[in-house]
Amino acid sequence: MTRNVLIIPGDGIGIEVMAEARRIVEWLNAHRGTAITLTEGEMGTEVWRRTGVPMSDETIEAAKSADAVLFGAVGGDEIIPRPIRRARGLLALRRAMGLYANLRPVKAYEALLDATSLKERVARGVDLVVLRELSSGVYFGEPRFTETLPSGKRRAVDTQVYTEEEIERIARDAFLLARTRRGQVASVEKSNVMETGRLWRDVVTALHAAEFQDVALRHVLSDNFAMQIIRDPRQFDVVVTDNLFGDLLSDASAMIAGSLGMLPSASLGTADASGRRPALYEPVHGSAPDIAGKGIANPIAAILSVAMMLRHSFGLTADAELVEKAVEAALDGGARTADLYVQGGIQPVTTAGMTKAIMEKLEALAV
Ligand SMILES: NC(=O)c1ccc[n+]([C@@H]2O[C@H](COP(=O)([O-])OP(=O)(O)OC[C@H]3O[C@@H](n4cnc5c(N)ncnc54)[C@H](O)[C@@H]3O)[C@@H](O)[C@H]2O)c1
Ligand SMILES: CC(C)[C@H](C(=O)O)[C@@H](O)C(=O)O
Ligand SMILES: [Mg+2]
Repeated sequence: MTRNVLIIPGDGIGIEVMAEARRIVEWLNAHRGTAITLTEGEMGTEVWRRTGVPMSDETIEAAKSADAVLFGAVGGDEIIPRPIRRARGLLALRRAMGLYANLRPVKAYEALLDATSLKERVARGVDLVVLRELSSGVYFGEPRFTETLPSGKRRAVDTQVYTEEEIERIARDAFLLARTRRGQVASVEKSNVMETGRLWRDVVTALHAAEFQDVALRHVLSDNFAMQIIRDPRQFDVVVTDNLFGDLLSDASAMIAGSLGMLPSASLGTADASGRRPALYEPVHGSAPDIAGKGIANPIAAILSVAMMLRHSFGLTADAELVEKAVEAALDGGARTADLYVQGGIQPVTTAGMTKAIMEKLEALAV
């Protein structure tokens, strides 16, 4: 059995961290028989310069037919004309693949408690998942436009739209996920102000009453949540929220782990008749133009995204755990990229150096 994975490095540090993800996959193929075939796909600014579009039809088709996609990051692509970028960028790929459920786990590693911006006693033991709705909301709502008014001043419009079906679909995933964890869901919206927030709360409440009373449900207004996640993040298990709030709140939560370079993600769609879910795995971070080309990006978010792929797309739980344990062991052993707080006197490792430390632990743990 071969597992076909399309790897799309993208731009900036996306290229750098995907090279490390590839090394991990190759190690797993050689030592664990994971039989993953990597085919490279292109997306990003360079592709646009060369071809006039940032992502070709072939790449979209290859992504749809692959067993999973590993994605680095795109960015710096703001120079690409907006209509082309919208039609052929990352959002278009998520839409084309039907990826509505974005899992963003946040974990406080014991070894990184000096890297988090929270107090150790607040961050210690945090283990939560932000489940972000990924295919609707203000990212895709119509109308969206910028117009020039008679006054000569411009006016811009974005539209937040959610249907009951979209809310129920992501809420069901949240409750099912909670059943495999600590049985708690926090649903985050702004129902005191927004129509979509009101509908969100109604639909989540009704689904909970009808099918998931064994799961503890809390509704948290998004502004309060932004405070609570910093005050006491351990109170959360599964956090389900919309596309925009999920984007913001997961980046903020990254500092519980110690760096945006630590957060992996899985984006999943609806299972087909054979049970296969369309899936794309990517670090939560972007192309980081401020550090691109320096060889200092943290590859852990990308490597943990490989672990998520092993678990969610291929059911290779033992291999996923092996990768996660190797990451933890490398951190325990003192490996730190520059984004993680480096204690006086300790030299940070490079991107490749972090992967080397992780691969040494893989070798040691696999025997
Ligand atoms: N999924 C994606 O492809 C994705 C996600 C977020 C942002 N972006 C794009 O990336 C570009 C840059 O955006 P930004 O700077 O606001 O966000 P960013 O996530 O690229 O970087 C934010 C900050 O975190 C740091 N950082 C991020 N990842 C890191 C890593 N692995 N190791 C060490 N440090 C890391 C960066 O150096 C930067 O200081 C923009 O064009 C944006 O649209 C793409
Ligand atoms: C690059 C951008 C479109 C993207 C998003 O907002 O979804 C990114 O921030 C993310 O979190 O994956
Ligand atoms: Mg984001």
